[in-house]
Amino acid sequence: MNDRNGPVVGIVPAAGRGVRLGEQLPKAFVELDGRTMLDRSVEAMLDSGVVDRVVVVAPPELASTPPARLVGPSRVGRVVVVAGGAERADSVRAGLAAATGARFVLVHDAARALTPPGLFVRVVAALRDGSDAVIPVLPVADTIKSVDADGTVTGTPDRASLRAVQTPQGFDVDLLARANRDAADATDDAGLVERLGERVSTVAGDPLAFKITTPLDLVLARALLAAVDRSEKEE
Ligand SMILES: Nc1ccn([C@@H]2O[C@H](COP(=O)(O)OP(=O)(O)OP(=O)(O)O)[C@@H](O)[C@H]2O)c(=O)n1
Ligand SMILES: C[C@](O)(CO)[C@H](O)COP(=O)(O)O
Repeated sequence: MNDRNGPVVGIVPAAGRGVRLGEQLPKAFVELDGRTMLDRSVEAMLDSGVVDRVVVVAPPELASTPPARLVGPSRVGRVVVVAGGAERADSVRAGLAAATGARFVLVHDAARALTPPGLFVRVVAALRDGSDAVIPVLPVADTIKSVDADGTVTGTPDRASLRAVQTPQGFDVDLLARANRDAADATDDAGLVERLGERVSTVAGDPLAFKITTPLDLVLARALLAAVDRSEKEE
């Protein structure tokens, strides 16, 4: 058997507070057109057909919520819920501990609630083809500057070599466990793998996989869903 045919487990960090979004609820539980971001993210993962099971990493006070109250009925049997930690990397570590039997893991922000199933397919295909760490990326539209503590510009990196990074990020499960063990201050999981000196490869991202971070992102997500709804009614 090809070792790379093994199970894929999704880890969905959903334990953040959503301070920048500024809603009353933890962000993953905010609704978009009647369904939570978390439910939408789990559905997209499982509907992709390339993810076997999902570990939801919830805020500690919600971690004993039965899966049936977090995700739709057709997905309940393939979902477990565990408690997250103070930082995103702590939540990913908790998810990894529950990803038993995984050959590969896909770490996917609950906050990227409109991610199309095809993006999961691309990431898993790259893992099956031989990569041990894969991230979706998009070209950067703005010029990016580095600045010092006073806000004075210190440099302009060549935009051609820059990419905006999304999730799902896919990994050989043992590699991510090793990278995450002493999680330093990295803003994504691939950053921890890079620190080990291991290769991280890329696939094309998708603009719909944007992270719902601010109130403006929420307006955009809701408008996109309303537009889909209108066009479905016209058909
Ligand atoms: N301790 C944490 C922090 C974040 N996350 C999750 O990681 C994803 C990306 O994080 P982000 O968008 O920054 O969410 P928040 O941390 O909730 O946002 P904020 O920084 O505005 O509070 C989200 O799905 C969030 O729920 C997590 O599981 N555990
Ligand atoms: C992991 C991530 O979504 C990749 O872009 C991003 O780095 C998470 O950042 P956040 O500030 O924790 O939302």
